[in-house]
Amino acid sequence: MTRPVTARVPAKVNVQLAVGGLRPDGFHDLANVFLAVGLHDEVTAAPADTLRVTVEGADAGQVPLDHTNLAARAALALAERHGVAPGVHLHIVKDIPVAGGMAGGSADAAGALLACDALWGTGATRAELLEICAALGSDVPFSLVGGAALGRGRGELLTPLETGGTFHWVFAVADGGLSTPAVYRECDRLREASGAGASAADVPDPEPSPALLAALRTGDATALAAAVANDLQPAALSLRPALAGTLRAGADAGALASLVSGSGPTCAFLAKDAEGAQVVAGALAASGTCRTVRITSGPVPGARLVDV
Ligand SMILES: C[C@@](CO)(OP(=O)(O)O)[C@H](O)COP(=O)(O)OP(=O)(O)OC[C@H]1O[C@@H](n2ccc(N)nc2=O)[C@H](O)[C@@H]1O
Ligand SMILES: Nc1ncnc2c1ncn2[C@@H]1O[C@H](COP(=O)(O)OP(=O)(O)O)[C@@H](O)[C@H]1O
Repeated sequence: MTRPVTARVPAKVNVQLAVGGLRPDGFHDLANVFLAVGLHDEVTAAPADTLRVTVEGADAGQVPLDHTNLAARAALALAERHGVAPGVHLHIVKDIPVAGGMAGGSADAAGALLACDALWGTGATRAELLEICAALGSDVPFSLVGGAALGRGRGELLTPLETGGTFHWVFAVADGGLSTPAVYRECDRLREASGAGASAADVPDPEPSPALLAALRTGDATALAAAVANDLQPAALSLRPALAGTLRAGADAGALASLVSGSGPTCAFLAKDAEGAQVVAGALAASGTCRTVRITSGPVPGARLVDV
């Protein structure tokens, strides 16, 4: 194909993130319940002689443009597997906060894979795409799949979940990001410091909450709010104590649940309905405890090619 191809890919929030002990390979086993939400990045793949990445959007300056960019790594992985030259200009329109615990880099990787597959006519199967995604990062398969899903292993082994309705969310975006490996390390440090230990032998196997899965299935926001949990939240708060003020501001404004999104520092607030989300967003914006406030809902579909 010689025409540019664009993929649209959603952000995620982890409604449950149960973290097991540290594995010998440096990862943690998870019970990671993902929900795709309606903040999107767009990745456009256009023919070019060499691999080049450009980024636009408010956080563009924080995104690497070299071959460490996850979208570039995805294009290289697909090209290598299919023996094609990785000539492509990847342009990312970034709306997902960078290093915010919303899987923006993973979204760009999944989008680049879909867009390059169409541009180059490599015809990769869904299973092949999922395999490349898992090699790129634990969260990347979910960016491709979207909706709601349980991630086991390090988060890459997905089982789609049924959802019975739309959940309304407010996201409070912080100034600056948090490093995912640093947050996992802090989680281990806190577990060691508490005397409980941080290895796989010390920490119970992470399991999804039956009440949470039932709340997703029935679309019951109040029940979901009672069941959300993030084992990385104490670590994110330890590294960024100011997030406690953000969580409090959303809770005081009537959010059904207030939690750190994944490794943070974005904070996620579950509202009763669209009107409730407006109220929570207004209060957060006025609170001065975050940089930007976004209102959205989920589940939404995963990475898709779009006509632009
Ligand atoms: C925490 C989560 C929750 O969904 O996402 P974010 O909130 O950062 O977006 C994920 O587990 C992040 O997944 P992802 O960002 O793809 O991580 P990866 O590139 O696979 O791994 C980066 C590093 O995070 C740590 N890591 C990641 C996944 C995992 N199950 N255990 C880990 O200990 C390891 O130190 C690893 O080297
Ligand atoms: N396409 C990309 N978009 C954003 N960050 C990227 C990308 N490629 C590589 N990165 C790097 O990955 C880090 C984590 O970014 P991101 O995926 O947005 O956050 P998180 O892992 O918290 O969801 C960033 O600090 C950045 O250096």
